[in-house]
Amino acid sequence: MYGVWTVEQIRTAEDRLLAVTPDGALIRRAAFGVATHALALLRERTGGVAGRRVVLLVGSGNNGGDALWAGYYLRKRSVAVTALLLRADRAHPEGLAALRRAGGRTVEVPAEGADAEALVSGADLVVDGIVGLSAHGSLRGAAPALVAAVRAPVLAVDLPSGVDPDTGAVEGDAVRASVTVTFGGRKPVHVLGRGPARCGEVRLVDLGLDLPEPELRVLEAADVGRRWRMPGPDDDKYTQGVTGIAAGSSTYPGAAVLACGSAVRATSGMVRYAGWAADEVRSRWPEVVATGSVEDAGRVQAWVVGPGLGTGQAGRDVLAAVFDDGVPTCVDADGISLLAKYPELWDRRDPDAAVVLTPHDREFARLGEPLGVELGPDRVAAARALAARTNSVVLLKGNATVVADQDGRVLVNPARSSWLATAGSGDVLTGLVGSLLAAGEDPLFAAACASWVHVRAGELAADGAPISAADVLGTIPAAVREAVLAAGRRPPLHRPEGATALCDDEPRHG
Ligand SMILES: NC(=O)C1=CN([C@@H]2O[C@H](COP(=O)(O)OP(=O)(O)OC[C@H]3O[C@@H](n4cnc5c(N)ncnc54)[C@H](OP(=O)(O)O)[C@@H]3O)[C@@H](O)[C@H]2O)[C@@H](O)CC1
Ligand SMILES: Nc1ncnc2c1ncn2[C@@H]1O[C@H](COP(=O)(O)OP(=O)(O)O)[C@@H](O)[C@H]1O
Ligand SMILES: [K+]
Repeated sequence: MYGVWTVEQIRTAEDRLLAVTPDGALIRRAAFGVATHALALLRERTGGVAGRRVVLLVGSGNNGGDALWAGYYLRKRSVAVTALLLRADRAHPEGLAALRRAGGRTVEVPAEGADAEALVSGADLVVDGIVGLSAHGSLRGAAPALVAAVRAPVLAVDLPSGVDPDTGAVEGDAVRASVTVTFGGRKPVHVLGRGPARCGEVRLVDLGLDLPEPELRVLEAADVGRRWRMPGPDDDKYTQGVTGIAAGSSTYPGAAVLACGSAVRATSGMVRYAGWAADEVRSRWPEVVATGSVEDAGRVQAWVVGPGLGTGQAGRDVLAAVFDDGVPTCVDADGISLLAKYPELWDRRDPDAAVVLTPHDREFARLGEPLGVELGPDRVAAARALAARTNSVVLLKGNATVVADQDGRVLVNPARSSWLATAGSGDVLTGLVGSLLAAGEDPLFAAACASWVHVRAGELAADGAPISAADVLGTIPAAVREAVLAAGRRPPLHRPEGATALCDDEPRHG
């Protein structure tokens, strides 16, 4: 798990450190990190560093200062450095002097006697020091044309210019980097909105900041693996938590099949199905115990309700019956629309039973609007507000998934590809959330771990080509295995040939 700090948190910590650090030390520490990563990138892409052409795009603040100082260090390694000054009158004076001292070339934009765009397109590496933490809005002035002329990999200083530091939103022209070198701690731009797609690989340079509790957290494989419920010798099909799925209809039986399938693949316990698609579910998943109604389904430890259910009276009655059961519940898709349409359904909910809502943007708007919660560019604030307003965990879908609970805790899961944007993929996610709730997981972590496995299963299934939601079902076990192994746990019954060691959850004798 790693932390993510807001711009304000980072700035406060920087100010405290600046007050006790010699003048210019911090910016040189940051710039040295930029230069180190620039050299590695040059070596990787061109096979060397001496004589390679690096162009610095230099804006009016300390972000440009970082780039200029990095240029100074690159000159020490005989790199040919040209700085394009977008605001020559406001370029960082010490950085500028250092670069010139080391033999770097500086060109004012608009360029006199030099074609700035040609310089950019002829570079082996471009360093984006246009704007950093003080950014507001998209690129402006000469910057968009220069960025459009880039042919080489871009190393962004702190963040890709044009992307909002606190939300990752992109509203116009913005840099697309191969590598982003950031300082002190990751910021929201690195994990939210369009940020991850624009940042490329994010590398962290330690500045020695004393940071408070992070605003957001990101789960990694080992965090998921440590929490994943694995059966021990005393377990049977009931003790691991039975997942109930109330989904699908004669119009949408596929939603039921997919949600059941993901719960089957994610756990080794039992899955029960209740609804109009019992025949379809049975024929695809013979291990599911399927009945026609929630009332007849038998005991479950958690319900999934909503996918493919329809938004009419019949669907309303299913949701009411699920709430009457008083167990943790994941409400998705039509379930969310039903809550928006029949708000009195909330009264059927047992206030002590957790609810996880898993809306996409339109479902969020439908539910949030009457409650006074708007979905703006700040998706963390929106998810938090809806979670507080509904006393639920909210998993807001998207390229970066945001999970917030009623206490304000937020976990973010940035995707590294977009193959999951395929019909039925949300139904797979819902089944995963339900199975983790049934296993007794903390609802915030149930939602976030489900999202992690969903994203990883999607990556494994896609491997660079389009996938169907059913393909994602197939790679859920591989994603879980990866998480469990990353946590240093061995899946039960997995014993190397001839080994006598017992698995983690078995008692050890003598
Ligand atoms: N603090 C520290 O200890 C350390 C800080 N470090 C570094 O400092 C960076 C923050 O530097 P910073 O605060 O000087 O501002 P920075 O982001 O360079 O912006 C400068 C000016 O750009 C302008 N501008 C705004 N939007 C724009 C746009 N879309 N397109 C074009 N221009 C735009 C705006 O000017 P305005 O428009 O208001 O005239 C703004 O004032 C930080 O990201 C990190 O790299 C590291 O060295 C580590 C130590
Ligand atoms: N561009 C994207 N990149 C990565 N993941 C995405 C993207 N768009 C959607 N997803 C993910 O795909 C799933 C889609 O869910 P949903 O919209 O409910 O689809 P459906 O209703 O067809 O099942 C969510 O988990 C969401 O986070
Ligand atoms: K930048």
